[in-house]
Amino acid sequence: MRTRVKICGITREADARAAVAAGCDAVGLVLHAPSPRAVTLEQAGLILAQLPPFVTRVGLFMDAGTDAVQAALEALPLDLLQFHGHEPPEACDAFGMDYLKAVPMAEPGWARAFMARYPRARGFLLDSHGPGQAGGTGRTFDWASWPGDVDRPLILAGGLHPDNVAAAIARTRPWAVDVSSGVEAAPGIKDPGRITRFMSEVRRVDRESADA
Ligand SMILES: O=C(O)c1ccccc1NCC(=O)[C@H](O)[C@H](O)COP(=O)(O)O
Repeated sequence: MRTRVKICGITREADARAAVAAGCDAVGLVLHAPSPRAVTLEQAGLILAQLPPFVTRVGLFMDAGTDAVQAALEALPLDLLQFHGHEPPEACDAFGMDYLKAVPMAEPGWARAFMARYPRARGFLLDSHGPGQAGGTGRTFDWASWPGDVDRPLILAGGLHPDNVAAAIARTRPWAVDVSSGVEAAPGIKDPGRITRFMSEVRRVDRESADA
């Protein structure tokens, strides 16, 4: 099985092109103004225009409110939403769009109960933040608290980078991994070399698993 890769926090068209060239499966745009990786709807439109077919376009929100999400959906060709805040299930379900719900893993032990509250989520992004906290921390969480097989795809996030992503995949066997800080030169500024190394590490551990 091939581990999919989402590269999040893209703020520049050239970085989107570099992520696609390196073979990522999804690009995440942070539509949460307080983030150093936030993009405007106009910037997001230009970035998304760089993406070819078969690269999933993810819009990331954090307690944005219905109007802001609706405005983004009217302005942008998003394929998938990601809700990173306190959004209740009915708020996530309200747009008739597939979505990922971020699961705060800083406090282990409650992931399964948290995910059970979102029966219509397409998948879950298990990240190192605490409840109500932003992502993009560059910090890992304890992968021993990984909940294992649940009824929907799990995406591992939080503090991944080229030198730990292989071990992270070997330990958790996620459907996908998500990375932001770990492939950056500075917040929001991706480093093409780190992106390439990250992707080759993912392919290496997948190959080794297939050969085992
Ligand atoms: O990336 C941000 O700046 C951000 C801000 C507020 C809410 C969520 C945010 N990012 C969510 C993501 O999906 C990140 O890719 C994820 O937290 C992993 O980030 P990192 O630890 O930097 O790889």
